[in-house]
Amino acid sequence: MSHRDQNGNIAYFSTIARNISERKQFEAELQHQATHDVLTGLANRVLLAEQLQTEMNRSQRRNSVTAVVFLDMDNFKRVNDSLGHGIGDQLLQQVSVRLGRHIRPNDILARYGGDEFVIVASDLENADAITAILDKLNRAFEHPVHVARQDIFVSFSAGIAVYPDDGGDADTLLRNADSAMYQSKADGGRAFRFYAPAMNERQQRLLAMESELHRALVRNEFVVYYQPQAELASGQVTGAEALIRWRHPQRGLVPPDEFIPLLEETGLINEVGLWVLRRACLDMTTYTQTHGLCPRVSVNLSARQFASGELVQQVAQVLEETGFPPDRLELEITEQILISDLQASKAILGALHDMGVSVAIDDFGTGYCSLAYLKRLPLHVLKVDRTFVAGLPADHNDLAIVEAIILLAHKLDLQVVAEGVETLGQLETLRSLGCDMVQGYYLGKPAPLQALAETGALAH
Ligand SMILES: Nc1nc2c(ncn2[C@@H]2O[C@@H]3COP(=O)(O)O[C@H]4[C@@H](O)[C@H](n5cnc6c(=O)[nH]c(N)nc65)O[C@@H]4COP(=O)(O)O[C@H]3[C@H]2O)c(=O)[nH]1
Repeated sequence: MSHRDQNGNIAYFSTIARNISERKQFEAELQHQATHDVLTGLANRVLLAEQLQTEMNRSQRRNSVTAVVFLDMDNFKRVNDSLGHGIGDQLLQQVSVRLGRHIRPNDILARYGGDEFVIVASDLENADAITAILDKLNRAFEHPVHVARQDIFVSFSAGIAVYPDDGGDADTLLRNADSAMYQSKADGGRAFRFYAPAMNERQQRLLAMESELHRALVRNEFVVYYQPQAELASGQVTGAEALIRWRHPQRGLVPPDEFIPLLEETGLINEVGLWVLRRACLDMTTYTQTHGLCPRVSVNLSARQFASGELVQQVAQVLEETGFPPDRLELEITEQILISDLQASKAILGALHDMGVSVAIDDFGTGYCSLAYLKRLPLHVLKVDRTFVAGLPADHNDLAIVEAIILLAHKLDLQVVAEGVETLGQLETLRSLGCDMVQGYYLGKPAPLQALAETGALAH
């Protein structure tokens, strides 16, 4: 539209001006959308890479250090799975606000994807200065995040790579911070790790092994062995522990300690663990059909399986599929798994208990389980770690510890299974201490079900 002055001459054109400013605004919006995350409003990967490069250039001029902190929320999947994606989204929004409040004004905060955030802290005197920032972040999340009337505790696995030592370009720095984060996650989360060059080498080795393990599952190379457990009062073998083995085409029978940590690290343990559970229930159902006796079987659970959010439903499904009676199934978890998220553990154990499945604490005595935890959780069995049994009957300390564990367990209505019983002397000592069940080479080594069945060891 044209605007004229008092003399009727055209003074200016407002339409063009407005059109230009609208277009500019539109372009700015497009630019913002392309460089920011819609959910949290934080910088996205594109902007992060650009800003990181700028900070690295500045660092180079000033001879200072820039740190890239890769943060991955622990247990976010569980929140999403159990409370729904809507709440998951709200949690991410709140977490991004809290992170933003606790970084320094000139630091960069970006959402990298899913539950991953990246902080770029520049102008640091040295790499150590970053630990102060991380401590602050840790303290910031000591209090739960309140979402939809729920208090959710948030923790992170963090990996740090610093410029110039750990990489000369944005891609390399981000990749190395990511591998350090991966290491921190593999070590159990809730921690931060600085990047070490050996990590990449290790990850390549892991990658090669991961595909081998994938193939092992598809090619049916895993097998389950069974180790008998006997009741001390009756002397009868009433159950067995299922223990996985890998029948490797070249390496022969590989023990679990050599591949379970890797399965854990790669996440494959969920699939393999479920396979073991199904195999054990199927084997025992078959055994029951041929022998008319239904032994109790205990199956180890890994931390990841326990925290997957799918465990209870998977157990219910396997029991239904195989027809194995729930009261003959026992699941073994370690103390660490139990206490890493007490609230969640309580809910899972409650659901298993309602289903009729028992839960045993494995390797008892080696972790940090306190009496208070034991009292509050629906548990059924304590398995005394074999390191204590090894010293029996001569070692007075081991004797005192085992005696105390048995007393404590019985006070709490828990059964006690002693692991690693290798001699008659150990067996007799355990009997005199009132232990309920024993397991170990003295009774029998882990063996294929067939071998156990043939010896007639599994009797009810
Ligand atoms: N020295 C000695 N050792 C004895 C004796 N009696 C039994 N053992 C060994 O002690 C381990 C007992 O299993 P665990 O503590 O649950 O420890 C298990 C368990 O934590 C893990 N594992 C085995 N199978 C599975 C599985 O299916 N899933 C998961 N998540 N972990 C598994 O691997 C660990 C090692 O398993 P294995 O090599 O089969 O080792 C087994 C067994 O062979 C004894 O008298 N003396």
